[in-house]
Amino acid sequence: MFYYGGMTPDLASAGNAEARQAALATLGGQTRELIDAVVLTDVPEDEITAVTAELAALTGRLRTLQRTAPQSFEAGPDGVPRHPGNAVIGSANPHALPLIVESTPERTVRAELAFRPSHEGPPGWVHGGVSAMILDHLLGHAAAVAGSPGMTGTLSVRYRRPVPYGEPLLATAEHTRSEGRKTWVEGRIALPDGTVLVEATGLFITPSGWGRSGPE
Ligand SMILES: CCCCC/C=C\C/C=C\C/C=C\C/C=C\CCCC(=O)SCCNC(=O)CCNC(=O)[C@H](O)C(C)(C)COP(=O)(O)OP(=O)(O)OC[C@H]1O[C@@H](n2cnc3c(N)ncnc32)[C@H](O)[C@@H]1OP(=O)(O)O
Repeated sequence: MFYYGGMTPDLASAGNAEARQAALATLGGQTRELIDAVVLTDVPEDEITAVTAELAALTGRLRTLQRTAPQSFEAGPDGVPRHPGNAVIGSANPHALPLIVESTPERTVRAELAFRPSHEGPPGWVHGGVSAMILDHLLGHAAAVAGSPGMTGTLSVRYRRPVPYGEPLLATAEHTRSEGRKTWVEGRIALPDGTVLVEATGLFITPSGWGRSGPE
C-alpha cells in the first residue's frame, strides 16, 4: 500500500468503507456540478453573495474533520487500483473529470470523456494544459498496463485542432518501447470519428524500488 505525503489510512472501518466511498463520489460529482454552475451563473449579485455565504457554511462543516492529504492509491474490492483523491481520475476529487480508464486485451488503454465549461482556456475551447494533464495520466496508465509503471520524465504535446467541451471524445494510449527503467508511450485525444485533436508522446521512468504494480 502506498500513501502519498505520509498520510494515514482511511479512518473508515472495512464494513462501511464502500458506502463511504460512494458517498464521497456523490459529493465529488455534486461539487463538479457546483463548479460548472459557478462558471456559468448569471444570477444577480445579491444572489451570488447569498450563495457564497451558504457555501462558506458548508465548507466549514467539511473542515470539522480533515485528512492530512487526499485519499490515496489503493486496491478496490475487485482488485483494480483506484485513487479517489487523484486530480485526473479521482471520484472524490471535484477537480478530476473523473477520467475512467479501461485497459484492452492488447494492453492499450482508452477513456471516453467529455470536458466541461470549467475547462475552458481559449474562449469556447478546452485549455491546453487540461488536455496535457489528461494525456499525462493516460500515458502513465498505458506504461503501467505494459508492466512498466513510472513517473513522467518528459511529455511532448502536439495540439492539432482546438478541443471542444461538452462533446464526447475518445482518448487512447499505448506503450511503444522500453529500455531498462525507461518506457516510451504515445496517445491522443480524438473526436468519435477518429479525427485527432491532441497527440502526445511521453517518457516514463520507473523509480528504483518500484515493482511492476507501482510503488512498494
Ligand atoms: C500518479 C500515480 C502514481 C502511481 C503509479 C502506480 C502504479 C501504476 C498503476 C496504475 C496507475 C495508472 C496511471 C498513473 C500513472 C502515472 C500518471 C501520472 C504521472 C505523473 O504525474 S508523475 C508527476 C510528474 N513527474 C515527476 O514528478 C517526476 C519527478 N522526477 C523524478 O522523480 C525523477 O527525476 C525520476 C523518477 C523521473 C528519475 O529519477 P531517477 O533517480 O530514477 O533517474 P536517474 O537519474 O537514475 O536516471 C535514470 C535514466 O533516466 C534518465 N532521465 C531521468 N530523468 C529524466 C527526464 N526527466 N527526462 C528524460 N530522461 C530522464 C536519465 O538520464 C537516466 O538515463 P541513462 O540511464 O540513459 O543515463
